[in-house]
Amino acid sequence: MSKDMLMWDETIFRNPEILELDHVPEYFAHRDSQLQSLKFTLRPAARGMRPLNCLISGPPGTGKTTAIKKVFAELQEHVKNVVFVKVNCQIDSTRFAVMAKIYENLLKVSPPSSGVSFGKVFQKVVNHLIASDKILVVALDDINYLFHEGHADEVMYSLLRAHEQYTGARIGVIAIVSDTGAMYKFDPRVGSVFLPEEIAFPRYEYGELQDIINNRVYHAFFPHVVPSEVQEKIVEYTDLTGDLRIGIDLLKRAGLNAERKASRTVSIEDVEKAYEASRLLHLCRSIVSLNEHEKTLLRLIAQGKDPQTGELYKEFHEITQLGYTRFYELVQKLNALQYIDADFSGKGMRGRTRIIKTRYNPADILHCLEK
Ligand SMILES: Nc1ncnc2c1ncn2[C@@H]1O[C@H](COP(=O)(O)OP(=O)(O)OP(=O)(O)O)[C@@H](O)[C@H]1O
Repeated sequence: MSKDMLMWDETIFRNPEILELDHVPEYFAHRDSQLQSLKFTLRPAARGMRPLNCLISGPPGTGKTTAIKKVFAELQEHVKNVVFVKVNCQIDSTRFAVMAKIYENLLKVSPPSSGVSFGKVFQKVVNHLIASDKILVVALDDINYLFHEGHADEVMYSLLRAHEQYTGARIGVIAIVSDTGAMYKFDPRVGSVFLPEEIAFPRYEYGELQDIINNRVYHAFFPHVVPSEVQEKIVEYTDLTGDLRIGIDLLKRAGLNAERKASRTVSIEDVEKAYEASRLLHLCRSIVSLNEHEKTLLRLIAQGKDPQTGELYKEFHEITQLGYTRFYELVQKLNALQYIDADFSGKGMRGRTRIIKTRYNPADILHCLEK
């Protein structure tokens, strides 16, 4: 056996967990000003005051979630009168689910899953805060997923106006928006009480990506496993999308590809093969969060047999038995989430023929739907 080959019990990964996407990196560079601003908005809470609200925005994979995790962990060590709760709105994507998550964090039990309203759960949350003399800071991560059907507005409105209804309630809200090109707006009723400090997370520059990826390679792999030209290729691919998550996923997959061949080093081909899967990471991750009816509709559109609205509805109805109004709402949602192109600029689509198409390569959408 050549000395370039890995033995069956050997690995090129020094520290594989460093390449998991939920790993919170020790080295979190190029985000100092954002971390400082975030701490500044939360500082009043340490003194018993309601914190400033905050709106964090930036493209996918630019460190927004990581910044929240870091700051929450650091502050929780020092301030005992504040409860920090981060809700992943991609998973908890209705107003009830969000409030249930907050309830769970505060009361350490889940609320009953049926027969209780959003309002009741919210009331218990606030009563608990007042009785225990605690301040609540809620980060609504990926709030994009709550914008449909008014969930975001209702959650925000309840949290932000709690003190008007319940004397002594102190709640601060951090809304985190992933800019994917779609425009989201809060209802003016929310806007007038939110008044956030805005913190932008811009795309990383090329040199910053080089630095971050270099550090990950150093910690995740043994020395000399990733040659510099291979590392550069990974930075190039990451820069193409601007999403660091894709870069980290590429490192992991490329490493696994090398190990599969029992190779001691990662090659350019390993990276190229990995990119096929990594480039769809974001699309697949967001498609997973759609419900079954939304997936059914997206599948029909991607299959593209009948791009005409009328025909599409017939097919959709046959499978789901849902009526036209619901169908129309779902088309609007898929359009707002930028999966499809549907032009609603006319006088309404009832009775009019419109063509609906996917914005992505239909094969990529179908691939993610199969997962
Ligand atoms: N400055 C950085 N240094 C090291 N790692 C980073 C940095 N920024 C982001 N990462 C890593 O990139 C990945 C994506 O980061 P994160 O989840 O924080 O992005 P995000 O902006 O919240 O994305 P999304 O909008 O899609 O939710 C994570 O694995 C994180 O560890």
